[in-house]
Amino acid sequence: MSQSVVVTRVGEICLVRVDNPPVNALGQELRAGLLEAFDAAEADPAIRALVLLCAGKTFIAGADIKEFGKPPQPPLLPDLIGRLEGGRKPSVAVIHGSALGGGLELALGCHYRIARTDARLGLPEVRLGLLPGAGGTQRLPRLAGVAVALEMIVGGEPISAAEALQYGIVDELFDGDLESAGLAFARSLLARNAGPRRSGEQCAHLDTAVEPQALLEAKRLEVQQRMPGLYSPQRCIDAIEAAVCLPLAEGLRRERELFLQCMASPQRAALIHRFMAERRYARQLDDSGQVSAAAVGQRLAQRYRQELEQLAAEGVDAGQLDAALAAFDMAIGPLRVAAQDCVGQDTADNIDASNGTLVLGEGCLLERPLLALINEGTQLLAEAVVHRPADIDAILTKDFGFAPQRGGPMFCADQLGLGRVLEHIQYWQRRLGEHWAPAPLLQQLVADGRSFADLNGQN
Ligand SMILES: C/C=C/C(=O)SCCNC(=O)CCNC(=O)[C@H](O)C(C)(C)COP(=O)(O)OP(=O)(O)OC[C@H]1O[C@@H](n2cnc3c(N)ncnc32)[C@H](O)[C@@H]1OP(=O)(O)O
Repeated sequence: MSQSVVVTRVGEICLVRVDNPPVNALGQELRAGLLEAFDAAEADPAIRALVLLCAGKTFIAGADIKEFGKPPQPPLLPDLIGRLEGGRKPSVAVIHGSALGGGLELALGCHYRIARTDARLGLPEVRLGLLPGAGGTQRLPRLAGVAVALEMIVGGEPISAAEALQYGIVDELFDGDLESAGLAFARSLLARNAGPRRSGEQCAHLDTAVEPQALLEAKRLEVQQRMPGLYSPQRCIDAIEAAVCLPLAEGLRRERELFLQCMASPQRAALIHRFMAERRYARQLDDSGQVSAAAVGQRLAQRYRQELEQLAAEGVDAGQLDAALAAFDMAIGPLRVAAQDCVGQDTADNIDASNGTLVLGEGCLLERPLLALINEGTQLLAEAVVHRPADIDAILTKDFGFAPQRGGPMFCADQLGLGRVLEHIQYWQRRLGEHWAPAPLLQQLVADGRSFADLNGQN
């Protein structure tokens, strides 16, 4: 049995306790341990109910983000949840802290859910460029209705335990000890002979098919207007639409397809890089860190603007420049010169459709501003103003208008290849002078065949 799953028996009830610090993320070893525990409880004639709860400060906070981008190892989360939901003995999830992403999806696979009053429940995958890919887009609308599902899945914001109760996502709230609450709820189920109640078989909220279609269309429009550059929100809506239109098994297949499309998108890699970068950077921040973040951001913004002004002085049309920034999803902020209307300008040719990176070259208006950021960022690293390339990405995507779904300039540099970045910087050095001299650290990294990701890993 996996070390991250502890199974105990209390009379006729099997307690399955997850213990995988820091946030009980659903990595392969935990999934395997849970599958073994669920199968054993199902096969044991002395067991009549199962209670799933977690040790530490939180319920399961999601799939293990560190596994994304690697070949998936069985058991896959959708299969684990399918097995749990298909079980013949009633199962109860006892939620405290945060039930997020795959963690909430696992709880939805349980037949009943109770939550401590301070718990938060959410499906934040959209913020990582994904959609809930383990049944969340199919089970949540069946339990709570399309409007709630759209809000939670496309918005990505967690809800409180009280809201979850109101929407029918949990059955009861409690305060105090998790185990006692879970056992008491399971005993009450047994006392009234309550069997499994599968989320995937609920359909009260899907019966009125006209209204859901209107809600779906309204959300599509809203997403198109509010987040035009983002890939996964529209796929989230497509998946919820499948819950409205298709039987569960087909809806789950459609969700899987859409999930894999999001997983393969360059925005997913960038957003997960940014998530990790932001959390690591936040941990090292004290008051002086806040000050240095502002100083780093300002120095980079200044170099960036200088390059944009230089381009303007060379006669580049401001509207075209603005359209180039918009095509790279730059927000209006210190990194964007002007908020001009870019209708009618087409700079999408500067973006490689296969991987979303810039196509470097003289025709690419963003080449110089982006290379300037990368070179200056490398210099800041060499001066030890920041510890990791990812810190620069965290600072610029958080407060300086660099699009989160692009990951940050140092992430972009790795995507482009540091060798290519260096060649292009050297080209501009020959053309425009010594203020384009490549940072020595950049030259060193290229000579050693290393990347910024290597530096992130070692610090
Ligand atoms: C198909 C399914 C897909 C999915 O499930 S996608 C994942 C969905 N889940 C999430 O997006 C949750 C992300 N995590 C959080 O929002 C927060 O975390 C919490 C609210 C759970 C806890 O916040 P706090 O108490 O402030 O802790 P902290 O500093 O954010 O995290 C502690 C350490 O835990 C790592 N971590 C957090 N979530 C995950 C995860 N889902 N997979 C792997 N690691 C995770 C962090 O990076 C960090 O690690 P370090 O201490 O090494 O920096």
